[in-house]
Amino acid sequence: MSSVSRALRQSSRHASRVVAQAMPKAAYSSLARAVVGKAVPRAAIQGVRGVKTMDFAGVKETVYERSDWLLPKLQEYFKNDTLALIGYGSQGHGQGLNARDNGLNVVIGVRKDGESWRQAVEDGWVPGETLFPIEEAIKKGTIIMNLLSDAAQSSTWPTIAPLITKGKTLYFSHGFSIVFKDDTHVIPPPDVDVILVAPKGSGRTVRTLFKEGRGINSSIAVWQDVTGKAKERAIALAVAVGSGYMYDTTFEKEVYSDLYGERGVLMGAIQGLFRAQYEILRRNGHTPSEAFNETVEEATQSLYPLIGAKGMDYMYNACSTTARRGALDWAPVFEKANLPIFERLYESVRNGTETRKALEFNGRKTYREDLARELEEINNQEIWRAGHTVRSLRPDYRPDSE
Ligand SMILES: NC(=O)C1=CN([C@@H]2O[C@H](COP(=O)(O)OP(=O)(O)OC[C@H]3O[C@@H](n4cnc5c(N)ncnc54)[C@H](OP(=O)(O)O)[C@@H]3O)[C@@H](O)[C@H]2O)C=CC1
Ligand SMILES: CC[C@](O)(C(C)=O)C(=O)O
Ligand SMILES: [Mg+2]
Ligand SMILES: [Mg+2]
Repeated sequence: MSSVSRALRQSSRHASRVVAQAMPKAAYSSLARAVVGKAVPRAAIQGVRGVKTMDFAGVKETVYERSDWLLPKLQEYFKNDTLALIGYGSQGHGQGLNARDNGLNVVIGVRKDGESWRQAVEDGWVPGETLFPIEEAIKKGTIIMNLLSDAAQSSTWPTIAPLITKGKTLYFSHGFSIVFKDDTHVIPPPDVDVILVAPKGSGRTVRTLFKEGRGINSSIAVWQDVTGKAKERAIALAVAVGSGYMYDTTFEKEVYSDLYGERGVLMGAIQGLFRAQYEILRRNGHTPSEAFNETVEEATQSLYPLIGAKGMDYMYNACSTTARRGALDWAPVFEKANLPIFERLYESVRNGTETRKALEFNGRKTYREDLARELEEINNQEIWRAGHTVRSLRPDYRPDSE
């Protein structure tokens, strides 16, 4: 046995990190296949040194990391488990493929012959082997990962609840169904562990970061711990589906912050702000390309990545002193104007208004078409039509990519 394969077999953290980083991809894959017996993505065994308690702006928090769960340990831990992943939207796709690439036993459960069924087949899940109707998949699973839409988690609950039998683990990626139980009527049986792994990013990013050898940040929580192992299972599952670092939360805190954030700066607020800024530029005679470049293109292509990379002050310092002066003056104006809106939004989340709207809208049989119609309206707004043309001039633009 070569020293490299000995190092990999021993699963020494340092050695496997060095192996993963030093070897050409093809050589690494075939070595890993030979040693572990399955395809082992390089991503799965890379890691950084252990971090447990960290100081976040003066508050000590615990962080769990992937490097404590190198692939052989992960595979050993789940060797007697079948992950039944129910639902194949954005998260089902990302989490399912990552867990499969990590060499775990995964089956997918979705409505037969629906859109998700078609997408799962396209991703290589095999009907009758790894792809089943929902109830069948749940029967096969020891870990039931409920990744149906939040509305469908509620409407299907009466059918699937009796199948979640003693000893199984019930997993969610959102606190929604459990926390808003008065509206969703999702009340888990008392004899199963109930855990949460909520990736803090789109399922598409869960997948791309994994393939790049990185991992998404995820929040983890325990609702019900029957075995005494619920937390450990949550951490291991978070790693299995492609998380890099895991942060403690509760089901309540996760669902409140998540519904708030996506309606706020992550999606709703930014869409509203972009549109308002663009509109005033247009009213003042600026061309569509100028209004788009000054609102969206510069934000997403130049300035926001700087904030992401090194923080707000770094972005400021990369801009002119003129810009810095003006933005410093206007930031508090926007903050003050928006604070009451964010207060109203948080309350609408907390009191369940947002939940009830989501359940009603996404519970419709026509939910896909209804959402698609509204998104098409956005796509047809002048700002986004202008954006399409601006993007088409990028050197890496491909006509089939939009
Ligand atoms: N999207 C994301 O990136 C994130 C999502 N989450 C959470 O993960 C979970 C899954 O979200 P996401 O991946 O976005 O999925 P979606 O919300 O897009 O839900 C899609 C899945 O739900 C199924 N579905 C919808 N209605 C029904 C129904 N009536 N009966 C049976 N199946 C139905 C769809 O199947 P079909 O094709 O047959 O309609 C599809 O498989 C949610 O709890 C969400 O809040 C957490 C973090 C990020
Ligand atoms: C920001 C939207 C999100 O909460 C997410 C990708 O994290 C979602 O529900 O999809
Ligand atoms: Mg969300
Ligand atoms: Mg989210």
